[in-house]
Amino acid sequence: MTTIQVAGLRVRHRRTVALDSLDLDFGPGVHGLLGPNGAGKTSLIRVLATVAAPTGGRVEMLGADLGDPGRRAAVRRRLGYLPQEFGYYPGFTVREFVAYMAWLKEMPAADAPAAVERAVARVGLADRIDTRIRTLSGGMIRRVGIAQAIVNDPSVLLLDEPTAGLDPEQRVEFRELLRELGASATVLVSTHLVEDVTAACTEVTLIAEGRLAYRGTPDSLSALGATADGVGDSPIERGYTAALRAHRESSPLAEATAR
Ligand SMILES: Nc1ncnc2c1ncn2[C@@H]1O[C@H](COP(=O)(O)OP(=O)(O)OP(=O)(O)O)[C@@H](O)[C@H]1O
Repeated sequence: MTTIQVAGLRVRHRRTVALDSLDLDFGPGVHGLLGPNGAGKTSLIRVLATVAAPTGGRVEMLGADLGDPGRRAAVRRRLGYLPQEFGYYPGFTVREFVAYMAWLKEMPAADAPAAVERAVARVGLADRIDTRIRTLSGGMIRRVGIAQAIVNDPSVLLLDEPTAGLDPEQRVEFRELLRELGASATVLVSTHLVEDVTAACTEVTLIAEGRLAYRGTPDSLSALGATADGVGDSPIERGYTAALRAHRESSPLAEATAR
């Protein structure tokens, strides 16, 4: 089942091409989005989250064309999004903030209080639910961000570097939560931590210079590291560097042939 279909997607920021004719599709499961700094991961997630319009191409999500403003509102109700730089009101308590996000997502008022408590418990912050966000640690604030993203039980969940700032124990718990969420939802997680991918993802998408560099399972990426000349401390790190190297070697050639 395909829940997100991206065709010929282009994103340009002034003169920088962030995404260059990207074709991708995603179904239920946990998809790790990897790539070097500036590869275009955030640009892709922002378009999928409907907060940025693409320069070209088409995205269909949950059966709706995102280019159609009339259909976007319905998609947003079924979407969860944690931006890389997540904005919050420091004076709000965790409960108030997550409830406010539930309201923005137009959740039925009768369902919201229980949904807020459930989301906050799922990220391990039940004992802090009435604490003001400004007094929480960075890792806890990140978890509040995850709670607001899942409060509406989204069908599509987009997480931009959700494990940044989490301590190792929290990361392990978070991966468990990702696996649970991925059983029914389509979850996209951008990360620089390849261990996140090995532990929690069913599929890996590697983007480099705005183009697709590799697609496969974490096991197939690791296997690539064993056979190719990747460098790194773990099989998947070696797979990652090998796939990037292969992409960089093949891309200029492919362009030359296309001309
Ligand atoms: N608002 C902007 N204005 C100009 N250029 C931008 C803007 N946002 C992104 N870019 C450029 O677009 C390219 C892709 O950036 P993007 O943030 O999507 O990459 P990323 O893969 O998320 O990187 P990182 O891993 O560093 O978060 C980069 O070259 C970046 O410099």
